Amino acid sequence: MTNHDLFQRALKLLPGGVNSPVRAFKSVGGEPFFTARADGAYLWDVEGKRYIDYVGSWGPMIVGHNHPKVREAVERAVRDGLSFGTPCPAEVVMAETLTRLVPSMDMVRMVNSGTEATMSAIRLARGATGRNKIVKFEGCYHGHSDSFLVKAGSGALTFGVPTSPGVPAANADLTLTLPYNDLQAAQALFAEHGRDIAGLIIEPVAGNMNCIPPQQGYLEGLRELCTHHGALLIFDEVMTGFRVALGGAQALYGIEPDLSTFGKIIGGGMPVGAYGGRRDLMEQIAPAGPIYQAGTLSGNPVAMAAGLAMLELVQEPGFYDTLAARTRLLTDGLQAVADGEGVPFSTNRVGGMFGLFFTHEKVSSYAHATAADAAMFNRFFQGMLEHGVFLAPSAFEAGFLSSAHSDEDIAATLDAARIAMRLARAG
Ligand SMILES: Cc1ncc(COP(=O)(O)O)c(C=O)c1O
Ligand SMILES: N[C@H](C=O)CCC(=O)O
Repeated sequence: MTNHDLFQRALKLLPGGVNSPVRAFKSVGGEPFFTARADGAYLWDVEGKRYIDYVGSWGPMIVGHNHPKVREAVERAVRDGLSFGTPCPAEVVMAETLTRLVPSMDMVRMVNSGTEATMSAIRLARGATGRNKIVKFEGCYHGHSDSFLVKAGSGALTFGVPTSPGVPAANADLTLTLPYNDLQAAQALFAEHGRDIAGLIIEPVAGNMNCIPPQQGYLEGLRELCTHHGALLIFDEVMTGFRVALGGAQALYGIEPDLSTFGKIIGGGMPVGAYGGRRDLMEQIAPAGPIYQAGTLSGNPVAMAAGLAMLELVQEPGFYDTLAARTRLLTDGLQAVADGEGVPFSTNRVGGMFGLFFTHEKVSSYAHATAADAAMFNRFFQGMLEHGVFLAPSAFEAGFLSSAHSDEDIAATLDAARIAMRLARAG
């Protein structure tokens, strides 16, 4: 069984041959490989080729793939059944863990994906404020519900459909968009529409137009604006939650949002999302209150077990310091390689998350990110892949490190980068 054979079979039955657009290699060229197994920092494809993996299942695998403690927790949970349709003890432990680690969340509701979490959070914002408009940022991605597929990042940006066909105009009109890291633009928008805005949702570190950290004072400024205008500040921490720090970006930057959304890491690799926040808001969710939201498999016992095992591992002393130091080793190393090869290149990083850009500029906005040389990125991507390093197959996705990535893995990555940078430059 080869990657090519599987992709040909998949193309006949799955749109684009994949179950999520970013997995297809459409923008970088070529065909995706099919993973047979994963362990630690590595993926192996069905042909037996090994890759050092900087995608990490798009963020969740912060302790590496197939970590024994996560796997054993899942195995133990599976023995007791796969899904109950009644409350189970692990949901309560998960809620206790999340609300302890994320102090802005007094209460939490578990769901099955990041999309469900953000979609539910804005319903709550609208229901609680009695207002209809929401604000999001160009290049930020909050899952694929209608309100968010407006100037969206991730695959929507990669494939040139930031505002998707199929989103009714009436829906899109309620979504106001802003440039990321531009506080003046936000002030002007609130001055005009403030009394109609239910909530502002932001990736506190943008990760779906590649990785762009917030500028100093930016998140604080948004917090003040929302408070002043009676709009809810929603941190979408589906990617940044437990990725940039224990407790997420809100812990790192010391900002208290009204609502937060989580996913990825808190599911340990299983399909999980969560939204939570102030008690007076969360008590408006059914059946405590009138705002409806439900899920047949929500709080699934196996998913809770995986997530809890993961959350235990990231609480080990020094976990985030070590992860951040390794990420720095990688990005500094890549910068040195690029400089040595005379390739225009810059990097961003926060905790275990990083961005690579083929430009001399330090990237701090959507405009900078989209102006970087995507063709160069594509050639670099192919060179790295050829030499056994898997980066996200798009110039508009962040990269992720895990605690399983060793100094040797990073050294091997830099060796591959020496060749790939030359390919990128060659054109
Ligand atoms: C910041 C952010 N929010 C929401 C989502 C949606 O999550 P999911 O793909 O689990 O629906 C993602 C990733 O896809 C994300 O990166
Ligand atoms: N950028 C997306 C989420 O973070 C990637 C995951 C996906 O859409 O499949």
